[in-house]
Amino acid sequence: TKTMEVLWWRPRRMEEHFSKQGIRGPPYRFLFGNVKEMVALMLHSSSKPMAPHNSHNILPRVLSFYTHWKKIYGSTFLLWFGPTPRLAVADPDLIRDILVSQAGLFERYESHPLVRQLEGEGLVSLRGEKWAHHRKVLSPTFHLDNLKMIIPLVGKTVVDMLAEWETVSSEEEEVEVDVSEWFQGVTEDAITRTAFGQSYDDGKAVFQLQAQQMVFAAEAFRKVFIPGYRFLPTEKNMITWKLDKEVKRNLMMLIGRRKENSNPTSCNQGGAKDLLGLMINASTAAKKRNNSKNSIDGASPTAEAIPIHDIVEECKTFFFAGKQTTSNLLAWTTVLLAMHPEWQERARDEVLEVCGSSHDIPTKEQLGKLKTLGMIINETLRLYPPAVAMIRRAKADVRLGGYDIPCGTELLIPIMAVHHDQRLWGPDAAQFNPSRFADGVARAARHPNAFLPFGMGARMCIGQNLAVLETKLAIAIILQRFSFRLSPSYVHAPTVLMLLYPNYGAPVLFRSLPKPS
Ligand code: HEM
Repeated sequence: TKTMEVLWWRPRRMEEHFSKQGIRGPPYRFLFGNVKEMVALMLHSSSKPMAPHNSHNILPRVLSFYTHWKKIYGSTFLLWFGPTPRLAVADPDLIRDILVSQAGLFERYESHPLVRQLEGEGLVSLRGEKWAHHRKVLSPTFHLDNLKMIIPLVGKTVVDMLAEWETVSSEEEEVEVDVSEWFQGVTEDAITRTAFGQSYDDGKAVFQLQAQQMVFAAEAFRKVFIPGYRFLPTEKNMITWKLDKEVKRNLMMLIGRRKENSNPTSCNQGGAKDLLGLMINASTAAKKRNNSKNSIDGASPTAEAIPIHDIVEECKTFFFAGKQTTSNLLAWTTVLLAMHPEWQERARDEVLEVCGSSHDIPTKEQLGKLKTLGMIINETLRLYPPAVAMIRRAKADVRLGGYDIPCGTELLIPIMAVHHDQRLWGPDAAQFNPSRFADGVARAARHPNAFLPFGMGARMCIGQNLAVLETKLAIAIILQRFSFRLSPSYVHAPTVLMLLYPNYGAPVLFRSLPKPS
């Protein structure tokens, strides 16, 4: 029957097809593929915290299924997600083919409907022309020159939040803070400034509503997925719909006010471009063009208006893609500096040298000169990449580095495995050694594409500059004011649940440094 064909015969033929090319993997099992074994391997490895306490050799724990099967079948192997074949590819040349040279033949994997509801139908999930249009409209927000506008504002948030610690800690006494929680306030602020600019307070209200929605969606995600469940008028769904309406209403008001208050052709707050302004602007420009009958410019792809629904979805996407990722990076950077006091000292010396010993918020120029801190952040992104893997799907039959990949095959790019590969990074791959980045990213490894915490190619992370800027800023401000070490209650247990996070939080002890006179 057709079911047997899909669930049994086709997977068996595929196995045969790959096996002939020398690609093997765990055998396909009826219906579930290798999912059960994967879950068992992951649960087993994450059941215990890591020993020794501060080992960075976290790959076997975090991607245990990958480490396990790689040992048996080699680094390019086939595994089964139900009846769908997924090819693990950790060779940087092949990865470059998938993400850059032959990117047109692969598409981003479509996430589960519930995850989609969480992440929004924005840049992350859009495809084709709509993606290209949005990416073009939104890119200017993330240019470093534009982002510098958020430094004083986000810096102030960090300083205000730190002031709370200063009241409890002193030069004699330490204060314990779970930084994995704490940094979420910082990243939320940064993303709100970037997205809404001058309309920060209104934007905050929108994001708070969206955060509530996410809590509901995340709860639903934990339950077994029932097709259509999302559309049933359950109590939770009613609340979600209400929140959805509320978000739209708020945004409509905000947009209306924006249009009234400012020159409609500018999205300015002193020259800075925010996401909302750019999206409104694209719409206004389009309307104008459409209204002017003699326009010969109608064919320009940027002339399309971005409807309110799409603006709402983009806001959701940026909140989803930009908040937790960056707060995880901030938390891991702090943990690593706490584990490696010699690097903490070096980073602090540099901050004091570049920014002076006053407590002024660092400027963009100063942040640009913090080379050691930049190296530390890169080394953190290498060892503890917040996004541990990426997935693509072949849109057609593809020839990839000598292999024939049938249409529909999924490709798993285990970012973290590439980052921990001794053949690429040398025998000290599992050590924290920021010096390896001293001559820049391209020279840090034996292959120029061995470092990809933000992906690669046209669909590379649009928020990369923001994430790094924010991290540099927050860590520099902390280094100016505090020394810190891990709390004895810290348990080293990096765990992946969509993103890489510390399973038991990241409690860190902070001690105030003598104040500048
Ligand atoms: C340390 C922080 C971050 C990490 C590690 C990270 C990682 C990534 C990765 C690996 C991708 C590519 C995924 C793929 O190709 O399948 C990506 C895409 C993306 N990221 Fe980030 N990200 C971070 C911060 C941010 C921030 C702050 C924002 C927004 C404000 C953001 C927005 C996006 C968007 C919109 C995309 C999709 C881009 C497109 O397809 O055109 N990210 N990110």
